Amino acid sequence: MRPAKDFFAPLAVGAPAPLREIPARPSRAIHFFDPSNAKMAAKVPAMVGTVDVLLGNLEDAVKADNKVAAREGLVRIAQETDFGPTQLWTRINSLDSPWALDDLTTLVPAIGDKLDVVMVPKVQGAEDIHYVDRLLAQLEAKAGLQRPILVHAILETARGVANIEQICGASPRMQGLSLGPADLAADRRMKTTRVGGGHPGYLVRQDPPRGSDGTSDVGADRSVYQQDLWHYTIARMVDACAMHGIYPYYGPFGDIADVVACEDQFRNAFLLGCVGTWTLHPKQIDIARRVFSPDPADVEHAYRVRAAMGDGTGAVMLDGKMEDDASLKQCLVMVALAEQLSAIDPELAERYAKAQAAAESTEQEG
Ligand SMILES: CC(=O)SCCNC(=O)CCNC(=O)[C@H](O)C(C)(C)COP(=O)(O)OP(=O)(O)OC[C@H]1O[C@@H](n2cnc3c(N)ncnc32)[C@H](O)[C@@H]1OP(=O)(O)O
Ligand SMILES: CC(=O)C(=O)O
Ligand SMILES: [Mg+2]
Repeated sequence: MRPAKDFFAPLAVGAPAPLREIPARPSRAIHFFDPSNAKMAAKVPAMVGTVDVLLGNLEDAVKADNKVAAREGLVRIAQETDFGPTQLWTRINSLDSPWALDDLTTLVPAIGDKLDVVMVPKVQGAEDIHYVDRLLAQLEAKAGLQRPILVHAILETARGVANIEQICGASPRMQGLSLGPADLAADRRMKTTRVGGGHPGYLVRQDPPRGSDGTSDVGADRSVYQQDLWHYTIARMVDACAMHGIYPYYGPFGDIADVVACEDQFRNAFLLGCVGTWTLHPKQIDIARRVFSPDPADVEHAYRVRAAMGDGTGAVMLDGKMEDDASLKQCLVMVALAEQLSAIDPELAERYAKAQAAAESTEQEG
């Protein structure tokens, strides 16, 4: 185990110093593209500014025969594109594949200055992060990079879920976690064949009505409530990430046509504490941007509570509800997110500024 005094020391001579704090950069939509798919790749430059993160995927969904073309395509796209405020991430191949080493030894020297985050799939434990951490430091030192590349782990094995806290705390490079519902379902032997989302069989049924003789009428019509298969895992991710000061994300929603259920799944993740999601198809981008940006009405309420709470202590009544130090903290989370998003999104900036003005005028009237 690395002693605390060495935790922030670079792992190779000449590598950039690790960050002390992971920046809260907006990353509502992490948009996946296959750099070996010419049609998809051609769309990337025009997508700059429309998503918070563009991610060149090298792993699953890229055919084995195209692995080298995808890696080289990503290098070319990164070198030719000005990403402006949009982050560039990649998902490398899994560490037990024959491609992962070449992914890192090719990408870091060629485009390490443009790569913000390396997403590592199928992370099983801290040992996987330690391997990538040291290798990145060596490659960064060799390439003379000035800032460290961050690491994001996909949670897609039962062992990874069991080791979640150790994974999050394995390196100061750790930026966040995403849910990998397809591989995770397979590894756990869950019986869903879907890529994320719910399942109609995973439900809770209303109790049967009772007859006058006290017996239950189990044949009566009863409401059923579909439950979220991913609630447990996402909740664990949120806690582990919050504990380590890093960021949790929902992952893929494979039913591209079902934009309604996609929005529901994204919103559940947002409400539980995730900061963003993956988008696999252009159809999902607007959904992700909308869901992971707080509603202006919630932002207005948050500003009102902040104004009403004065020095932040005590309790007040607002619209018939009690607000106190703790609910103020909830509101400050909302305000902080609105302010981060305002800095990169002029349309949201205008909506949130109106929300703040409305909150302040209500406060003055009150
Ligand atoms: C479990 C996991 O690991 S999830 C992560 C791995 N999976 C992925 O990354 C999948 C990424 N997405 C895709 O491969 C594709 O979107 C698919 C296969 C799901 C659907 O592709 P298509 O059948 O081509 O979709 P569709 O015909 O609706 O595409 C419409 C247009 O959007 C383009 N498009 C589709 N997906 C993307 C994308 N991710 N990025 C940019 N453009 C895209 C298509 O090229 C097409 O362009 P055109 O209008 O010029 O012809
Ligand atoms: C996201 C991913 O890789 C999975 O669901 O398996
Ligand atoms: Mg997977």
